[in-house]
Amino acid sequence: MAATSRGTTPVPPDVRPRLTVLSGPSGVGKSTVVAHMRKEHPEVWLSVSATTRKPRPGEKHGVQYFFVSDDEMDKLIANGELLEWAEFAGNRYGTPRRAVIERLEAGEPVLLEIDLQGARLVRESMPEAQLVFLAPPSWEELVRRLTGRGTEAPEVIERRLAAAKVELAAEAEFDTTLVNTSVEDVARELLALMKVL
Ligand SMILES: Nc1nc2c(ncn2[C@@H]2O[C@H](COP(=O)(O)OP(=O)(O)O)[C@@H](O)[C@H]2O)c(=O)[nH]1
Ligand SMILES: Nc1ncnc2c1ncn2[C@@H]1O[C@H](COP(=O)(O)OP(=O)(O)O)[C@@H](O)[C@H]1O
Repeated sequence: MAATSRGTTPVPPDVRPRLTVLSGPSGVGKSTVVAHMRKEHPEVWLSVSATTRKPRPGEKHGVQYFFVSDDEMDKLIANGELLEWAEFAGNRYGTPRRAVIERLEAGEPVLLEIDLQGARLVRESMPEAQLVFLAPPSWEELVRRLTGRGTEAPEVIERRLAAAKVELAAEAEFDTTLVNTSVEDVARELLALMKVL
């Protein structure tokens, strides 16, 4: 059997964990849920995306994102290095292809935290992926969380809330919806969907 570039024997596709995509409006709590989940289960592999967005205080290159320039993003796209990419609220975001494929071939549970457009593209290119939608308990609570996070200027919050309306209307396209009332509960449900628990 052919070896992967990591030198391991690929796990046959029928027994690999499914690729899992987590999407949901900005501020719903995706990063919080994923961080909680990975604290207990570091074996879940989370793809680190490339973005042209500027780092928030405390964000580190290679941890939350690979922070790239517009030119670098152009090259990643032109060279086919991204599994998918999308423009969201004025910045571009994309999933590096190679690491995802390697981890899936190694049989590891792989999670992508990406926007609705990206989720649709993954569904097209990898129909076996499971799409999970993280929903807020209410619109008012979403506004409260996004505003309360305090990381965006008011006009950026407005753009993200406009995008959130579009994302919420697409919930039915997803295989599963989890409502983020309790971070612990949602993290457990996500782990179960990924067959980690
Ligand atoms: N399509 C796509 N969307 C991404 C990617 N990485 C992050 N996103 C999404 O881009 C949106 C904005 O992310 P970010 O600026 O970190 O804001 P936050 O999600 O509100 O913390 C979110 O919906 C992310 O899920 C990616 O690689 N591809
Ligand atoms: N279940 C929850 N209950 C209350 N607040 C939450 C919950 N989940 C996340 N938050 C808060 O909501 C804000 C946005 O969460 P974040 O994880 O940054 O969202 P996203 O990654 O989806 O943009 C943060 O201040 C976070 O602490």
